[in-house]
This record gives sequence, structure tokens and C-alpha cells, in this order.
Amino acid sequence: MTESKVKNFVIDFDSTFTRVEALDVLCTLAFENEAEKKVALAEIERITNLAMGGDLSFRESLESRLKILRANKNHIPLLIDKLKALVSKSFIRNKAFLESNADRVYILSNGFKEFISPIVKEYGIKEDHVYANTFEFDENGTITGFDKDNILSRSKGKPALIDSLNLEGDIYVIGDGYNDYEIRKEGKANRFYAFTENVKRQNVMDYADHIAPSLDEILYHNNMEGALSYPKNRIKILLLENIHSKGVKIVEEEGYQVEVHPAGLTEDELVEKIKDVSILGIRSKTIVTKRVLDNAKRLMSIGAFCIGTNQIDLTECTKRGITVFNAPYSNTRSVVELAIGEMIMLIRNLPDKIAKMHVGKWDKSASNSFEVRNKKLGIVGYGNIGKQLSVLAEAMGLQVYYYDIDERLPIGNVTKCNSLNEMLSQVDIVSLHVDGRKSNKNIIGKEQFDAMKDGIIFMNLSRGHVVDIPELKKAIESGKIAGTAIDVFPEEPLSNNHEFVSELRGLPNVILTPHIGGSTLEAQENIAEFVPNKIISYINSGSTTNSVNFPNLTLPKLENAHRFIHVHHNKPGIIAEINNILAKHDINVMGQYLKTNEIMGYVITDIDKKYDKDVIKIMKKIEGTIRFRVLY
Ligand SMILES: NC(=O)c1ccc[n+]([C@@H]2O[C@H](COP(=O)([O-])OP(=O)(O)OC[C@H]3O[C@@H](n4cnc5c(N)ncnc54)[C@H](O)[C@@H]3O)[C@@H](O)[C@H]2O)c1
Ligand SMILES: O=C(O)CC[C@@H](O)C(=O)O
Repeated sequence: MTESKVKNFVIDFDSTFTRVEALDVLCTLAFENEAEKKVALAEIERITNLAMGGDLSFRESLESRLKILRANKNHIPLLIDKLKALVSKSFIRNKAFLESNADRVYILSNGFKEFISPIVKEYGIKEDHVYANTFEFDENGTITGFDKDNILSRSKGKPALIDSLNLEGDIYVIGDGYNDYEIRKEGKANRFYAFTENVKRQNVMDYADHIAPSLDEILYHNNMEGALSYPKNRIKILLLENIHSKGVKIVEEEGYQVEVHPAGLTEDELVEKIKDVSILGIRSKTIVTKRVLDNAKRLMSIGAFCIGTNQIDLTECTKRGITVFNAPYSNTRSVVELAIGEMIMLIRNLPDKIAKMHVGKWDKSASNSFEVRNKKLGIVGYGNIGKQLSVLAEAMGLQVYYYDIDERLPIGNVTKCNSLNEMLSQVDIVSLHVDGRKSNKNIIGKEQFDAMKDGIIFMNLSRGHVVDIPELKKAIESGKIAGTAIDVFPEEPLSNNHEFVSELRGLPNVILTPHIGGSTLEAQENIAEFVPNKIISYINSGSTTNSVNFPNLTLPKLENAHRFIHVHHNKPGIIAEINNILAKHDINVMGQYLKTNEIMGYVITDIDKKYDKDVIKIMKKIEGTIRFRVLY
């Protein structure tokens, strides 16, 4: 068929316009007895799938399903109410499109007019554009069958009906079933979109001209203005390092194309993978280098599903207008609880005692075993974790000291120290909670171990590179350190299938844990909810609340406006230039928000719906522009 400018959209109803098969819902209404309902529903679903996959004629499938149903006229209003709440999300979103294109939108269904018409009417679809079967009832109102003369009740009814309509222009069929594809197969449509928002049938997708996970995708594919400036299914998100299923579910429900990988990736692997990725989700193992970012042409945002962001080249992200989000508090408590547990284990000399028990040695003695009460705990890095640790430690009777490079408000009765060595020389237990900045490499080395009291308990649950490991080993072997807990290492295996290699293996009274300070189910679940929601809010509205590298702007919801998002190098005059361009094009500004940091400026301008599209090209050309995006 040749393509014309007039586009007619022929839309299936069950599992396309609505999220469900209407007869399945009718079945749940018609059967009161649960056991019967279950059996009937399973049989109806089986028959529906046979027909939708093209393995059973539609007439046979309809007859069999209605026989099982034994539904009544009274069920129909209830069914309509249920279905109204089950319209597909992208159809609800694009109601305005359906209304304004009512002359070119048709519903073509093997379902029943009695419930389809009242539902689609609310979306502006005309009564005489609805083609479907009609029920037959007996004198008691029981549904006994359907109008056999209706062309749609016959096999290949859909192509025959379209043929009879003699529509002017192109015909684009949108549906989830083989019978929808048949219209194209019979040469009665220009294009068949396999609609997969609700169900995915491989044998239908295989025949499609285009697979459409939403109506937004179809409108975008046809260059038609829908509710979204960019369909979500075109946004690919790559989630690495076993991110909690809750996070995966959130981004799937948002409509993104999701790829999940259980382990971290090497730089080479990531360089390949990142090419078509718009959002990257990682934890602490994946190193996002400049080389990775050079290959990340579509990357808009990175989610660190953890606290630390030292594994990401933040400066390079900022230069490219890529936002980075993390979960700054979600696993704080988990780390603190582990630190408390470990300091008690170590001060009682438990790791060695436990190991002996496992080889049959009974070593009951109090030597080298102490209480933590009244001991002095030194915290290096008095940030979120350091502070929370100090609160719990004080509650257990420890005297807490801290050292931080920045000014930090002491909480409770803690003592602030003016230098690291001053603190190290007086405490019995030291716990590191500094951030992972590069300059923190080996902040604990020979000099610091020498400054410590003999028999100290030493713990690092922050970042591996902050401790000089060979010097730590010497301090353990010399007895300077009586007990050690290390959760983080300069080199960590990429996955559980790789060996853990460290010179700390096998040393006395040493607890080695595989970077699990934040690995509790509570923390992982919190993180998996927090980070995706920040990213989604950024993609949908431009809000950068809690971003690690962008100026933080919390924006109002976009309503009845277009939003221009302009990211630029922080230099004078850009906002004036933006506003001059808008004024020259007679664009009415409804709101404007600006925030800068030392590297970049972030300007959001909400404008009236109608504007000259050329302005987009001009905005992108403003000198110093890093990224420009339009939202509606
Ligand atoms: N083991 C785990 O599983 C796990 C879990 C969560 C967080 N972490 C790590 O724990 C660390 C602390 O996390 P947080 O949420 O408390 O971070 P935070 O940013 O709130 O606190 C870090 C503190 O360290 C201070 N600091 C930085 N360098 C210092 C130095 N050289 N000397 C003294 N103080 C210094 C900072 O000023 C800040 O107050 C981070 O490295 C984080 O990545 C590890
Ligand atoms: O879960 C992880 O991989 C990292 C945990 C921790 O180091 C963090 O930075 O939050």
C-alpha cells in the first residue's frame, strides 16, 4: 500500500485500549463461588490465548467463552465500571490526542459494543467509530450468544470490516493479537503496531511492523504530538550489581527499557554496554571513568545505589550535563550496627575463639577480653555514619572522640579532636568513616599506626583505599593492633564468582567482610526506592533534588506548559541570552528557576504551550550550552 498524509488509527480494545480482557473480568463478576470462578477463569484465559495467538478461530473462541460465562445483563454496568478503571495508562495519558483526532480514531474489536462504547466515549471516540460484536440475551437477561451476522464474529472479520469501511488515507492498526495483525496480512492496513503495554505475544510481535510498548511510542513514531515529549520505552536503563528487585520494578513500571546485570562490569565491558544507555544504575564496584563517559552518548543520569560516589568521575559527568544521584542515608544505620557488633566481637577476641571452636579447641579464658563500656572510641570522619555511631556508642557507655577535616557539630558528649594523631594516641578503638575522595588515599599509614596506643582495635567500613594495607598487616603482626575489622578493600572482586585476594587473609583476630556494611535487606530496599524516584523525577520534571553534582532544584509539576531545561557552563550572561531569545520569539514565560554551582548553571523556563519550534535550535547554539531538553 502507498503511504498518504491522512493517518487512521484502528485500535483493538481488549488488552490494548484496556489493560485486561473484558471477558475475564466479566467471569470474575459472574461467578460468586470462588472455586468455580478459578476454574472458569483459567479456561477462559486459555481459550482467549489460543485465539489471540491465532490457534483457534474467533467464532469458536467466543462461543466457548460465553458458554462458560453464564453472565447476565445486570453484570454489564458492573463490568463497565471495572473496565473504566483499567484503561491502559498510555491511553489515559494521551486522552487529549484521542479527543482531538476523533475523526481518525476507530475501535475495532471482537469484544462487545455494550461495554466498549461507554468506555471509549469518555476518550472522545465516536459511537459510530466503534466496531464490535453485540450480545444476545434470553428472556431472563442471561447472555446466550452473539449476533452471528456481524462480520466481526467471523474468522478474518477484522480485515473484512476494514475493507468495507473504505477509509481514506493510511490505516495503522494497533493491537496485541494475531487477529489485529491479520488486517495487515490481508493487505488492508499500511502498518501493524504490536501493542505490548499489557501483554507480549511473541508470535504477534514477530509479525509487527513496529513493536509499541505504549501509545506514546506510536505517536512519537508518527511524529505526532502526544502527552510525552519522549516515550519512556526509548529510555534504556542498565542496572548493574544486583540492585534490589524493588528498584527494578519501579523503573519497569515507569515504562523504561530495563536491562539488569547481577555483577559489576569492567571498564571495557561498560564502554561497550553504555553506548545506547540513557540511565545507568550501579553500586560501589562499577567504575565510571572518563573513557566510559566518552562512549556514553545518550547518558542522562547515573544512580549510585549506595552512599559512596567516588567510583564515578563526577567532574566529567558534570561537564557533560549528566546528573548523578545517590542514597545518602539509606544504609547509614546498617553500617553503624555492623561497626558496633564488630567492636564488641574484637574486644572480646571472638574471631580467634570462634575459629578455634570450629577445629575442636575449647579455649575458655578471660584473657584479652574486655567490655566496651568506658573504653574510648575514636571516629575518623564525623559525617552521617560517624555521628550515628557516636550516638549508639555513647548509649553503650563508650567515651567518644572524633576527628573531621570539616567543622562538625558535636552531638551528645563527644569530644572533638584537632588532629588525627591527637585522637589516635588516646583511643582504645578507632573506626574510619571518611568519604572516598581521592585525597583520602592511605590517610592511615605507618605514621598513624605508630601514633596509636598498643593493643588498639582498628576498624574500616568506609573505603578500601584510605588504609595502607601492607602497613596495616605489619601493625597486626607486631601486636600493635589487637583486633581488626575490614569491610572495604582497595581491590574488590567484581562479583561473587571472583576470588577475594588480600594479604589480610589468615591474620589473627581479624574480621574480613565482603563490603556488606550497607547490605541489609532494609537498606537495600530503601535505596532501591530512593534512587529510582530521584532519577524519574529528574527525567520527568527536571528536579535535581539530592543530586550529587547538579545544583539542587526542586521544581513544581509541569502543568499546561512546556519546560525548557538548559544546562550550561557557569559563565556570566547566559540567563540574559536565554531571555532575549524568548522575548525575540514572543514566548510567554510562565516561570523560571535558576541555580548554579562552581562548574555549571541550571536554568528551567516554563513557557506557554504554543511556541516557534526554531527556538530550540537557537537555544542549543547558545555558547556554553552543555545540554538542552524540552519537557511537556
Ligand atoms: N561499608 C559499606 O558498605 C558502606 C556503606 C555506606 C557507606 N560507606 C562509606 O562510609 C563512608 C562514610 O559515609 P557517610 O554517609 O558518613 O559520609 P559523609 O559524607 O556523611 O561523611 C564523611 C565525613 O568524613 C569527613 N572526612 C573526609 N575526609 C576526611 C579525612 N581525611 N579526615 C577526617 N574526616 C574526613 C567529611 O568531612 C565528612 O564529615 C563513605 O566512604 C561511604 O562510602 C560504606
Ligand atoms: O552496596 C554497595 O556496593 C556499596 C555500599 C557502600 O559502600 C556505600 O557506599 O553505600
